[in-house]
Amino acid sequence: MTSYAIIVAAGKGARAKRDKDQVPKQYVKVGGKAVLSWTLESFLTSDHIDHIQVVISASDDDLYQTVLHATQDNCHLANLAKTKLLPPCHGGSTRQLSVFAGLQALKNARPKDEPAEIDHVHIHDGARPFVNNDILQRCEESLIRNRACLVGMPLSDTIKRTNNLEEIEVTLDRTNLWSAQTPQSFQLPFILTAHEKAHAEGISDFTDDAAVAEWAGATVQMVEGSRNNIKITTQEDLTMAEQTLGQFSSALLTDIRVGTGYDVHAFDPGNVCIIGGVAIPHDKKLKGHSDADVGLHAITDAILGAIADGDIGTHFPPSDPQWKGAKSDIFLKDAVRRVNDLGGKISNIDMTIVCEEPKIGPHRPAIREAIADICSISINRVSVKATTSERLGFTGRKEGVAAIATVCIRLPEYD
Ligand SMILES: Nc1ccn([C@@H]2O[C@H](COP(=O)(O)OP(=O)(O)OP(=O)(O)O)[C@@H](O)[C@H]2O)c(=O)n1
Ligand SMILES: C[C@](O)(CO)[C@H](O)COP(=O)(O)O
Repeated sequence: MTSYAIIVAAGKGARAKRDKDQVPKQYVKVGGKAVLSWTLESFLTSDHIDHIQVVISASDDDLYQTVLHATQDNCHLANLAKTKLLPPCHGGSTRQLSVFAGLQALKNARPKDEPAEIDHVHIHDGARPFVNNDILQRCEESLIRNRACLVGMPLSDTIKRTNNLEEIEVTLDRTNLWSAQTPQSFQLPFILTAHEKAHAEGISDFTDDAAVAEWAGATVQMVEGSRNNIKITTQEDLTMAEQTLGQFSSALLTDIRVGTGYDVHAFDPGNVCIIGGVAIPHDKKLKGHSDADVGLHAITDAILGAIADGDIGTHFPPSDPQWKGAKSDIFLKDAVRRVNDLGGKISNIDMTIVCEEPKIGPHRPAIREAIADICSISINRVSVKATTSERLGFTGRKEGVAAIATVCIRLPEYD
């Protein structure tokens, strides 16, 4: 089964424009990044999405390139984009026509020899930057039982209907009333056929895909969304998004922290050493409870040190059998998550590996890339150095490998 996403971003954003020269809302920067970049990032990093089709306006090709460039700044996102992101396609004059264009592009892009029946598609507004992996997971779970679902929220305000003079005609019963959000998720062949049928009949003004599915006769299941999953529609929404996402803006990260980490692992008979996330062929291995990646352990401890949150053993006790043979990127990712939870960012990592063997130099680019990828930072923020200890001490006697790391982290000023 392959899960596709279509992100529609071909609208003009007229209701959000302050003046006619302002870029469409999906390209307005909030919290230092375009609205569409935040949306795209949620889909790139979601483990529920395999491929992403973005639908843009033909007049926004250059603006979309700036979104792609921003993705390239982050090694982790750049790698995800390489495997997940399909070339963009051009949308139409209504949202429905843009989704139709996205579905046609997917139809052409997906492998013809694989059955489409089992594929899923999540259709999402580029202008909804607060979507997250939990919401996508709920959609995926719903598609196990349903061919069509959409996220939404039960209405919580009292609902009035007015006449054209904005005078109340009636107070409606809000029981069973929901506001529709996106993603709206479907078994791919079903929604493809439904959109093709609507298109063939000249209908182009359904405001969402659930309406297309209802029109085609499907039962559409409601899935719980989130009050935060708003669509940026007006200037006020952009201001609110800036307030929420702006807290991640680097300008506010003025609390500079530094941490150091040090680790040692001894050699055992073997044929590969894992160092800095890279498997280095050698006639020995490093001995340890996990994969004994001395480099990632030193960096993990440096990060935990900078945020004063214990050390690797506090969070992953070597006495716990579940970490036996574990890949050390789990530990490092957890430390990075702790930084993110504090609203912080890693500025740079500098690691030195001390050993007579194996030779680190040839593997240095791969190690830098692996660390940047695990930490979701640009490779030019990662330095890896190596030295021997001039045949002195345990590293000099080729008994093992040591690593020392220094990390600088910026946190929001909070005390
Ligand atoms: N022809 C269109 C119209 C809308 N959309 C996308 O559909 C989503 C939701 O639409 P909406 O909020 O109505 O966006 P706009 O049409 O851009 O807004 P407005 O009506 O204010 O111009 C947005 O991500 C928008 O870019 C699209 O891809 N193609
Ligand atoms: C699809 C949608 O986001 C569901 O709420 C919405 O209908 C699209 O935006 P529009 O303002 O209705 O065009």
